[in-house]
Amino acid sequence: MAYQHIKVPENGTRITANADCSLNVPEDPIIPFIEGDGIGVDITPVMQRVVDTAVEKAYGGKRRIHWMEVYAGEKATRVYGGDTWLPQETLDAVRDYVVSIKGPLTTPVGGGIRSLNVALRQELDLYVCQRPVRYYPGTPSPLKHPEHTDMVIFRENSEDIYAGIEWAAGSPEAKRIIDFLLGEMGVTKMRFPSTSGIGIKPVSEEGTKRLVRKAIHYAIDNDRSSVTLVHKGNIMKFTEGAFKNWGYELAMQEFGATEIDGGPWCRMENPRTGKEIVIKDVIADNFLQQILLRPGDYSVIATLNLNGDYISDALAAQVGGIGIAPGANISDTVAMFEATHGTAPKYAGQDKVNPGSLVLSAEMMLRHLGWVEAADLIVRGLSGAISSGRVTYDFARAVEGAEELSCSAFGENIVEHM
Ligand SMILES: NC(=O)C1=CN([C@@H]2O[C@H](COP(=O)(O)OP(=O)(O)OC[C@H]3O[C@@H](n4cnc5c(N)ncnc54)[C@H](OP(=O)(O)O)[C@@H]3O)[C@@H](O)[C@H]2O)C=CC1
Ligand SMILES: O=C(O)CCC(=O)C(=O)O
Ligand SMILES: [Mg+2]
Repeated sequence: MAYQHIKVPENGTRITANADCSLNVPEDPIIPFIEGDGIGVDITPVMQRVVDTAVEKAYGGKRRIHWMEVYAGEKATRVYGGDTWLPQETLDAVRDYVVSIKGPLTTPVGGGIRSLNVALRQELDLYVCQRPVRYYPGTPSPLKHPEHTDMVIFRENSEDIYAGIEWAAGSPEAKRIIDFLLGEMGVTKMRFPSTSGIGIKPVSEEGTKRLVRKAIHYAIDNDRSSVTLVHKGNIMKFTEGAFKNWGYELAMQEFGATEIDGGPWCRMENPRTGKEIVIKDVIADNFLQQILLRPGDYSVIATLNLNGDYISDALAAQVGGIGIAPGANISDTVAMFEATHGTAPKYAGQDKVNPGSLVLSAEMMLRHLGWVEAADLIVRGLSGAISSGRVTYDFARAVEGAEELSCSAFGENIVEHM
């Protein structure tokens, strides 16, 4: 594969995917990475150092990752020039090399630039955003029992209002749509039509079912007790409400779930363990209060794109903050791992922030490759580093007696505790 600016490592082998979506992972995989904007420059090298050490320690040189830098965001404009924020060859490489990891990318509020993160997910059809949320002892939390929070969010990543199909107030496009709605669709409830911006919220049966299917498979494979469909279907009946209905339909049609007490909640048997998995739903605002008061009632969460975005940060905060919140964007074959947080621009280049989110995203990546021993070492290293009380500013400011470390020093602390 010839690229314009991407340098393929001389050594190393490509990961490939089979027709059944399983992966062929060599001992020396080439893994593309995007450094990321803002704090990307701080956390990405720390993540690589931690991963390389864990792999070396786990496999004694038999396995090794060959990192391949690919470009997006501000760095892409420097490397490719002009207005090239997301080069085509970055998309090609991420697709061709199957498994990759990225730092955060800036999306200016307003203005013409659409989210590069959303663009990557849409272009590669990475339709699942999987974000596990669990407690590490020693982490500062506003909850009395943060250890009761143990959830895995499955956020639909390709549809919903987050897809960015919208037109600015006063634009000819917005006017045209508004004229159509008022003139031909019988809409009478638009309060201020002449000054309204317009956004479209597409939610499909296919999009819903492929997401909920992944969530139920996860619950089966990981011995989870429930899958909760979180939605705002009481208000948005044909999008959020349909998501709920299609989710239940899928559970019954594909997994043999049966209604509990006349429904809509239902139960199914986990084919691996014989245990019960409950499929239930909850309205999103109620969910946001219940996760604080009764987090133990929830396990696997399936939800739409925007709800999933809000829920991810809220749940991250209750187990110590966005500094240790990992994630993965997954299609049936391609997977791109990334932290839940953004570029935190005020800290960029200061070697200050917590690298934990990206390190734990890499931990998910290693598990995805089947390199569980290296993944386990990262969990051990991070748990030990947090418990040591020598932590980055975000934890140090909330834990009495803690010593504040830089981003890179905290990375070394993780390595020391592996
Ligand atoms: N997937 C992606 O690439 C994402 C990109 N973004 C983009 O990032 C930019 C900034 O977004 P913003 O809303 O400020 O959200 P951010 O997540 O970037 O930052 C918000 C706050 O979270 C805390 N935080 C974030 N990362 C860390 C870390 N590694 N360690 C410790 N604390 C951290 C900081 O809190 P404190 O101030 O309390 O120290 C920070 O001010 C925007 O352009 C946005 O669009 C946003 C989310 C995801
Ligand atoms: O793309 C962005 O700017 C924000 C993305 C985001 O907040 C997320 O994926 O959680
Ligand atoms: Mg977000």
